[in-house]
Amino acid sequence: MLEGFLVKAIGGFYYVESSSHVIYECRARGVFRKKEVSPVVGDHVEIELDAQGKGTVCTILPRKNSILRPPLANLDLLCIVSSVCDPQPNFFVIDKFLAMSEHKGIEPVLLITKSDLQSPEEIRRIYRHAGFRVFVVNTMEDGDLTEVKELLRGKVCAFTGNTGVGKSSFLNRLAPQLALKTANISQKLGRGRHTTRHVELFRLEELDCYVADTPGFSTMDLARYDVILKEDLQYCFREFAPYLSDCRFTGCSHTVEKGCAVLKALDEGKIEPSRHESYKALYEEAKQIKEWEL
Ligand SMILES: Nc1nc2c(ncn2[C@@H]2O[C@H](COP(=O)(O)OP(=O)(O)OP(=O)(O)O)[C@@H](O)[C@H]2O)c(=O)[nH]1
Ligand SMILES: [Zn+2]
Repeated sequence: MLEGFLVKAIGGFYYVESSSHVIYECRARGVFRKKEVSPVVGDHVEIELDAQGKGTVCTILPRKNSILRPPLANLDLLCIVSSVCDPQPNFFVIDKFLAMSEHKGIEPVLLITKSDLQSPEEIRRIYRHAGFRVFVVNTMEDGDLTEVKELLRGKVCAFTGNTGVGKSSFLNRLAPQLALKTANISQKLGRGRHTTRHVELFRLEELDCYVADTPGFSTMDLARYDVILKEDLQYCFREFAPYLSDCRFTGCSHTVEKGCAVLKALDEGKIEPSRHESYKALYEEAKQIKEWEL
């Protein structure tokens, strides 16, 4: 029995890396299918090796967190990527990912790209004010590249963001050896995009970290992401925390109530209007979820 880290899953094969960075190709034991759990990338697993060196995943060790789309486990950091423009930042999408991260107990940070095209000041101000770490980069100059590298050191991290924001371009910059296909290249090759993507964690030796470039999503996909109950949503907006116990009514939804301390903080400029807008929209979404759908 050997313990390892699942770094890649493709077509029913699992690639498990040992502590000495040897990678074993494995199948999963049938019992997982019956139990409706299957190993996902990021899992710490135990494998058994046969005489030919082929492995079988026997045990999935307890996960500290997991996300569904793409399937990944044990993330230390979710790096939410947005460009200043082209495409325009979608605050609702960013806030939804931030909320999901908080809900799952994964530390979120914001990475702003394409700062060569437009000033990142406003978006940086909003998210710093809301209590997040914000990093700015572009492909022309370093920006906060060094800071991002330090942040990644020793961690397992996923990058997520709307299609075209520049995730692959940034990851290529971070680790040229990864040579992920950027839009330009795949167009040149005339390949359809999003066709051959699989889930994989890339090890960056220099930083002793693992990164996953998750396929770009369109806002349409978002509705199918993990759901947050409306009662839990308030705890997924970190800047609301100082006010939650001061609302006049217990069970306050922080959307319309008189005597709501969150709304008061919003009026006083302590909470960003766009953040509260996203909260209200997510609250409405959460209200639509019926118990039986969970
Ligand atoms: N001006 C400018 N263009 C950039 C920057 N970063 C990326 N781009 C361009 O934006 C386009 C999309 O970049 P990608 O890196 O493929 O974006 P992605 O987020 O990986 O997209 P998906 O693979 O669809 O998720 C490409 O044409 C890049 O050349 C930047 O900092 N500045
Ligand atoms: Zn309230």
